Amino acid sequence: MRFPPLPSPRDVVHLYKLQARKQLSQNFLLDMNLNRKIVNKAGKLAGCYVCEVGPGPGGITRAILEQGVEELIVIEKDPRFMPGLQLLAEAAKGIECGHANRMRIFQGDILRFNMENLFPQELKKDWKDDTPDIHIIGNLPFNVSTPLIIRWLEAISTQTGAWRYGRTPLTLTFQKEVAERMVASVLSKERCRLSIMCQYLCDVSLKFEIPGKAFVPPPEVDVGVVKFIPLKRPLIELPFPLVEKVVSHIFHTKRKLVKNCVPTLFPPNRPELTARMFEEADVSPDILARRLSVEEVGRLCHVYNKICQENPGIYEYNFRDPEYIELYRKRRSIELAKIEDQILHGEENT
Ligand SMILES: C[S@@+](CC[C@H](N)C(=O)[O-])C[C@H]1O[C@@H](n2cnc3c(N)ncnc32)[C@H](O)[C@@H]1O
Repeated sequence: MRFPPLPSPRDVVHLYKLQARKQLSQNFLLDMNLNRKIVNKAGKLAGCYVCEVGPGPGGITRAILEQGVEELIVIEKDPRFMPGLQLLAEAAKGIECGHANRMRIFQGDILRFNMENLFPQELKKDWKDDTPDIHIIGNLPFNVSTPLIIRWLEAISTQTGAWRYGRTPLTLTFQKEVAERMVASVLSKERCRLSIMCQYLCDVSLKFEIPGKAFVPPPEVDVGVVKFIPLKRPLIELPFPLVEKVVSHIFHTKRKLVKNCVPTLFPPNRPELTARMFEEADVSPDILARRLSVEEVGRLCHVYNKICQENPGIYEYNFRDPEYIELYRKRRSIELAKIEDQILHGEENT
């Protein structure tokens, strides 16, 4: 396919005198070979709808357009990039496609952006089908990309937002250490809460690394490009907040044995519930959390869910909040009083 000349990110930076803002953690990738490499890792984009987050001066944007996408939607917070993105959008109009405009630009914060109705309804696929012709790509600042992926994982678990259309894949950059934690296996010392949260919902792979010095200005760390493909069936079929709660307790201290982390899920006067967790889940209490497989964590979550359903107030119990501890004690004493009453009442009837 032939394309009209698209402005390069270097042209855009020079034309609009765009200085990266350190306070916004802006690090530009001006090397088109690297931008194309990121975009290639997303897979085949020709004829697809792509959403790019944080396009900045438009290096990745240009590489996406070069793929002959059906439509590119960009969401950028910093208004200084709008003229450069308009320039790219104008140039992209020359590329044949079904729209008057191949590129739609939104100025806004991705953390507040609703992707629920961003794409045509016809693209919708069943969750169990192949991935839809939609991709999310982005090189965001690290302080945005990590909280954002947690939100998006929750949206994947509820099949909302961009995942209302099916198993929309994502290709995103992260600080290298964070990327390594996301893909860390049972044997890795990098394995943590984030590894489980990513891996129970997605097939997650670290595609390649980019040295910090490739960016302008260079960050102090290297970068990892990570691809997420939502799984047809999550490895833990329970509500995201419940899984997150159990996982955050289990990985509370990475160097502790699980038997020392699980008890904080329960009030101190209920040690039998901790014992039940290990017994019913068939998990050894004497291993490090990072040695647990996603399946073992899943079994612990299922037992916790059962315990919560049988014991009102347990799910709300928060070992750090004295108010909950008091609330739990009150509920428990009411429950015990009821049981006592039933026993007495029952005895009177016999
Ligand atoms: C690390 S720079 C990368 C820019 C460009 N993608 C590149 O690779 O050269 C991150 C970009 O994300 C934008 N950004 C930061 N926070 C954002 C947010 N909350 N929503 C949307 N864009 C954001 C920044 O203004 C900046 O353009």
